[in-house]
Amino acid sequence: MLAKTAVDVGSDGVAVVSINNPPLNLLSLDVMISIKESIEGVLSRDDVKAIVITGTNRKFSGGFDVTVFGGKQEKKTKEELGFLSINFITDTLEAAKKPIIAAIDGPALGGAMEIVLACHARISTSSAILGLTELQYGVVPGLGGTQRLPRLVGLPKALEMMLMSKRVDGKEGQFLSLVDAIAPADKLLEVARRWALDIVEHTKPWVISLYKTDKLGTLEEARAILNSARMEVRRRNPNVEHPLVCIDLIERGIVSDPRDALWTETIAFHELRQSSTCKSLVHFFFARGQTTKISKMNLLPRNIDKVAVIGGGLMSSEIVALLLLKNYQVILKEQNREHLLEDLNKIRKNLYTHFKYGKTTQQGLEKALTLLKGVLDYDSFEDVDLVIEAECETLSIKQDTFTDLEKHCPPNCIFASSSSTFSLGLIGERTKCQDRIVGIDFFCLSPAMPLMEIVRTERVSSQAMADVLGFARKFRTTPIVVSDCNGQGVNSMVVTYLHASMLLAELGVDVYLIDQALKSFGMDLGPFRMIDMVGLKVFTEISRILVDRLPDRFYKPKLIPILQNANREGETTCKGFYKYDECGKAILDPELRKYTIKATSANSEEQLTKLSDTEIAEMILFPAYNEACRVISEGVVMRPSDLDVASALAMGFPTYRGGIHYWANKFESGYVYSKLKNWSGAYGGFFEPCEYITERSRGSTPVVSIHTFKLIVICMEQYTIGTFLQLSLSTLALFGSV
Ligand SMILES: C[C@H](O)CC(=O)SCCNC(=O)CCNC(=O)[C@H](O)C(C)(C)COP(=O)(O)OP(=O)(O)OC[C@H]1O[C@@H](n2cnc3c(N)ncnc32)[C@H](O)[C@@H]1OP(=O)(O)O
Repeated sequence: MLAKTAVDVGSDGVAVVSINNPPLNLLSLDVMISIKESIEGVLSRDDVKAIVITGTNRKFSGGFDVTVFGGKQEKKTKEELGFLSINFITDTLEAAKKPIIAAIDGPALGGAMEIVLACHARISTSSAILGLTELQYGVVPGLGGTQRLPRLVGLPKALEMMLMSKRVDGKEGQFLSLVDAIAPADKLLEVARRWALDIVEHTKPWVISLYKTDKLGTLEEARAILNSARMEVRRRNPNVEHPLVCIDLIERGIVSDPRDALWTETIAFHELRQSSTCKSLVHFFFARGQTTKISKMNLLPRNIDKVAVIGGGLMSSEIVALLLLKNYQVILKEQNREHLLEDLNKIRKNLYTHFKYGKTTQQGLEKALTLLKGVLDYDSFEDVDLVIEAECETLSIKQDTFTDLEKHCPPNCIFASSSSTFSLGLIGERTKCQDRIVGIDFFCLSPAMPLMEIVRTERVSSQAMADVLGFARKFRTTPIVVSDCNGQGVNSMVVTYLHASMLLAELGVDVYLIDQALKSFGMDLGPFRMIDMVGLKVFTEISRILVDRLPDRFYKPKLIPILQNANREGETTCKGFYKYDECGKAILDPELRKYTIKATSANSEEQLTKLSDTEIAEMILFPAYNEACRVISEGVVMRPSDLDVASALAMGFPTYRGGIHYWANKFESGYVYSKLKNWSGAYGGFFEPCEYITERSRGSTPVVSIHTFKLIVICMEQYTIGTFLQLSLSTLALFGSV
């Protein structure tokens, strides 16, 4: 078995203990025991004056392996619980009679950061990644982080870093006094060794973090800061407990004794790691990491610097503006001068809005404008890396464009269509470059566009997929890969969610009550506030395509035309479902009732008025889950967990519930079915449970669609065998076969 630490004692009397658990030097009980034994070993040697602790391969450590979190643990005695935090980190490492210095490059997160905090000084590279990220997994720091971080950086910063799982780099760490000195990677050990010897020679201070108090302020000040943090946590995350536990632990250490608080912390950590919140958040962490796992691991994405956009529709101007703000050179091609001028104007306005809302500076705005070029022909396409075709939905126009693109662009250029109507195979039918044709949807239904839906055909090459995934990452969006599905991917789940909200409002439920109920459930925004932010125009455009194609599956809201006639388009017109003041703050508008009553009276069905928050949330989220199940069983997405990620990023579904599929799958199989079936009887086919949910409620294995098998076959060509088997198993598990 590979040794989990390496020890090297130099002629200067400094021992270097390196954590050695590649690739990320993740921690486990074994690794911690190995570090403890190595440190005890060198502490007992007469030729060792000081110790430097670091990680092999330019990575300190990615913290504890979170795969072991969640689920029931065996009952532990107090001694067992305190073994790592008290016995090792506090009584062996921090209380050592020889100075121990942390030398940090790469990540030092979670438990690894807690080792670092207990060292007597910290030297890091400027790019090191430091943070206590435990709250991201539904637990609290379990190895003294709640006590030592506030004592090193002060309460406000420590709270921000812990409650938001915020990471800082080495440079910021130095500014915060978390890091004592910065060194280049190739000099890190040398500087750390010298620092250690300086402590031995009393020319540098020997700091014990646990008993520092100079950064804590008075008790009264500390209580005020902690209480305001509590209020903020209750406002933002009313349904989770662990952030409040974290604040209580910090307070306990300040008010009573930090060593006593270490015991409470270790017990709290072990309780929280068994919670369902922890399980859901760990599921979400891995689900998010999986979304990019689609092509051969060894393919590096090629650079995409210059992008051409063809057609300047409603969504294009926002996409072009975002590309420009991310420093891409963009060519916008239109069919005639009049359209081109109109589009360029829209883009300028869009950029200006970004500037107005502080999303870019004056300089950023000016630079963005220099990167944009409007054209009417293909003359400047000879060095573009990516073309995004966003023309009107006419097949012959798109086919002509792709034929022209093949002639005028370089042979590696990726061609992306944003069409939600035609299959990519049909659009590129007349070309010989189907291996470079993909679909891209920037997910305009979400105000922050945090997702990029990438449509993959059976013929697209692994390299082209790697390039587009690289582009998505550079664009700072999470890619969700879908099959060639005519726009029925993530959009259809989100549109169903918004349709269900509208339907409920048209059945008499107050719009603001709906938003409030969904917020209490944990959604970032209520659905109506979300539509206001996106704008009715964009919502109607996306919704119309789905309603036209699948009228039985989607709802045609009556409220929309009523609001559009009243010019209530959302934030852009300062009125939508809410009113907006000059600072853009949303205000409830009593006048809205006038319009909802019109839509309600157009509805002949039974009126709903007295629903609880839970009933409202279920009536809106179960239809969205129903649609997600259709999308999954049609083989549109690779894994159900992709829709968990999509639901969180696109709809604001709470990550502590794991994502929509993970959450709804936890109900008894018959529960969701019977609810949907009852609503379908009372309020129409929109609620009708899909085949997958129906089969599940009967306890039988739902049918796997031919598309899913197709998707698996595509993957066989692109995956390493191990990854392929893992994915196939998870796909089959979805259908209850394993
Ligand atoms: C007791 C303590 O208080 C509790 C704790 O320590 S909680 C844990 C704290 N640690 C973290 O939050 C680290 C999370 N990880 C990261 O941020 C990043 O992985 C990183 C910055 C460490 C490295 O990034 P990068 O080099 O891009 O590698 P990345 O692709 O993210 O990860 C590589 C693999 O390691 C896995 N991994 C990363 N950190 C992990 C962790 N802490 N536990 C389990 N698996 C982890 C990833 O899921 C990924 O798996 P895959 O290849 O099967 O998809």
